[in-house]
Amino acid sequence: FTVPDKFFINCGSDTDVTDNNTGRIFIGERETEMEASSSVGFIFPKHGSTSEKERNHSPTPPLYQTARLFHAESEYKFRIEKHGYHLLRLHFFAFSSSEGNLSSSLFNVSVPGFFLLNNFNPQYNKTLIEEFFLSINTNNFRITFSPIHPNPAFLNAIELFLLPNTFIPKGRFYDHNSMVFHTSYRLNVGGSDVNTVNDSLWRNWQIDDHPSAGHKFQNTSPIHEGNYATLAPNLVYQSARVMNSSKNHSKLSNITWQLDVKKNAKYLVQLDFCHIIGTPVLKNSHFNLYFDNNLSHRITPYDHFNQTCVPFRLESVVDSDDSGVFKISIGPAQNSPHKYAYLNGLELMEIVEKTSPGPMPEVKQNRPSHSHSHWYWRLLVHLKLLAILGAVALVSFIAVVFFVCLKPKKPKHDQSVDWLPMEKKRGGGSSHSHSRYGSSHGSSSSSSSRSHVPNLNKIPFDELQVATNNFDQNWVIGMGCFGIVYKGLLNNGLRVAVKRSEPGLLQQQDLLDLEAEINILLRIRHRHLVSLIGYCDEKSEMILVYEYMEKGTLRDHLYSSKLCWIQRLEICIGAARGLNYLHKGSSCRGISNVHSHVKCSNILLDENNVAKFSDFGLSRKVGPFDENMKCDVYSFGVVLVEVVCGRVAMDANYLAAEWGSICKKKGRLEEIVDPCIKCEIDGESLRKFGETVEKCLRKKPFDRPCMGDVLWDLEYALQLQRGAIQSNPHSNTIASAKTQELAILKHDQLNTPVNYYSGL
Ligand SMILES: Nc1ncnc2c1ncn2[C@@H]1O[C@H](COP(=O)(O)OP(=O)(O)OP(=O)(O)O)[C@@H](O)[C@H]1O
Repeated sequence: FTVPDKFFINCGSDTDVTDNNTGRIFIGERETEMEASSSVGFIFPKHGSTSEKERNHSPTPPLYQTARLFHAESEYKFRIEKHGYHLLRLHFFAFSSSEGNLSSSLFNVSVPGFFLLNNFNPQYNKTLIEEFFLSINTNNFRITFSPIHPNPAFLNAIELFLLPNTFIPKGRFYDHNSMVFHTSYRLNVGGSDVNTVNDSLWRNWQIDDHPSAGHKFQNTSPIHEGNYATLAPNLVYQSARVMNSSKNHSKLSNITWQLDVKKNAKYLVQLDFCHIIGTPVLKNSHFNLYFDNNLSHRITPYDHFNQTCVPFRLESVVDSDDSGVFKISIGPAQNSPHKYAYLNGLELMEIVEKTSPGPMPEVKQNRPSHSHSHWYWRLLVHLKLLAILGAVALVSFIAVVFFVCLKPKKPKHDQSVDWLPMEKKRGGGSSHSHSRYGSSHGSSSSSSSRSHVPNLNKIPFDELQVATNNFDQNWVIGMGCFGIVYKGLLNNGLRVAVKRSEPGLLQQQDLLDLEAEINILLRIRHRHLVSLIGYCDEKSEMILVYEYMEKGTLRDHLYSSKLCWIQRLEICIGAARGLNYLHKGSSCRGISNVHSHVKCSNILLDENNVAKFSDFGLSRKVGPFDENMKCDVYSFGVVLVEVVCGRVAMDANYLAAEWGSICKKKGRLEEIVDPCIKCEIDGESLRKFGETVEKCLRKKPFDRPCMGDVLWDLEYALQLQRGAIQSNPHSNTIASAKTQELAILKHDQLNTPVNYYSGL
């Protein structure tokens, strides 16, 4: 076959068949073009046994009127011009003729390294298209058909073609080269069937007919591409299933899709979202995603794109249990200001892992089929299963021993509480004074016992009203789960950020998060952690007052202003210091803290670009060896990737991570560096930085460094950059650093409300 990287084959026939829907031509198998190894097959029915006219009038599509039969283990061989990620589709239609009935066939299909179909037995008169996504890194690609005695294997058509790079799954937990993805479900959620005509990769998207709740939603507005290629057809993004709306929030129920799956198998879940539901994309509005009833992800559309009709995708690897059913649900998040949930597309792929160790069963050309190949196959499968079970047992044993020996005792919630929940304090019960709220940057008592908790300054509501120009909408600087954040200027001239919760918005969980945040901030003060200055709980209000971070979040800067490499390094170092202090700073008392929400929107910059961590709502005390610290390190690695690329990853939890590790491994780090700093960045400094990223993103938490080491590495990367500037003072580096500084100033001026200091 000569067409490079694109094969459409009409098996068992020497005539070409045109697919009337898509216009593709499935080329007939001409014996002269067949590789010797595949010529053992037989055409069924035999040539000339059916006239062209008869074929055209048959209700069976021409592609399925012929099949190639394999009485012995046989191969199709393809000459691949371009290595890469391919899509393979095998078409089966079991028909009967005077020569036999194909539905009695039982066979296996494999490609080098992978068993694709095992004991496969297509049903009579039913079209079965088995689809596989796989990497081909060889010039000779083979597909092997192994019939199981006594009936022949068969095949009606093959599609094999190279996929665009955007289709390579980007998950951090798997390597697409060592696995094949076998499509189980592809649903156009809330829409109608989308067939091969409307899909650039000739995929079929089926309707999701049996979800537990929700209603269909259509919107024909144009779909924007965002900053990556669209992965599903627009028709998929233009329909969704959305949560039924109800004024009574407690009545909102999750939407659940229940899918039949193989027991105890691994699956790749790919979910497509596109905000078409008629409301704007609001910052911090989010909803929940559950796998098998367990909360798996918080979906925050704003974090992907802040405008409507821009699709984004989430990928995750899951394990099915022994129920044979896998449930995917979406539902409202308790602490989201707006209650909603939607889904546009759902794909579930079974992960076929590489058979290891050693080569595939040897394929012998023209060998008559007998039970030997079947026996060999089964033996291999059993050996593989035994190996996997052994490994799982060993790992579980080690994990149990590890946990029993090393896991620090988690303090019971009420034992660790050194600050009363806000609710209990309401009604003027607080005895705190507000006289010294400007001085809270100083050190505080380090005791964790309740009696030694330093007083938190209570600020009168009236003063906060004045400070924020009566909670002026123009003074709003952000919105989070807790509520709206305003700029403010206190009586004593201190600039502050005022977080005001919407009355009635806070749920019990929010109060617990709040308590955790205050707990941490009262015990720990550090130059690189945003300080809590005071609070107000008058008139059923719940307001927290923080030191004001003039330049907003690091996230905003990655998008809209351009920091030079030295500034980026200094910011990373500052943030690393804050996190290191959190992890280790109070460990002299045997207590560490994890942040648990490390991301670039939780790193704030003050007027001098000093970076400080904020948002301690999910933080908690842990033992000095707690593994969760290494989760913080991983998330910090994601932040580092975002900083060097100059953009926020679509899904910080895997995309940036994957880029970072892949690019570093292949020495292609330069390619993903933000173009704005490419010319100024010193190669050695970048290499050190890349090395640090790679360490932070290591799969096993144990292999990741502690924050102290990360800090050291970043400081070294900064030294290397500074050294490069000193040795070449007239390089681009300095010029561009100055330009970048100007850019930041300009950005801040634009962001400052005109009347901010005027009347105060
Ligand atoms: N101390 C501060 N100084 C300046 N701006 C701030 C400060 N704290 C918060 N902000 C701004 O307000 C926004 C919302 O902050 P907040 O901490 O309430 O929520 P978040 O951390 O962004 O989201 P979530 O609460 O969902 O984690 C931030 O993105 C930031 O732009």
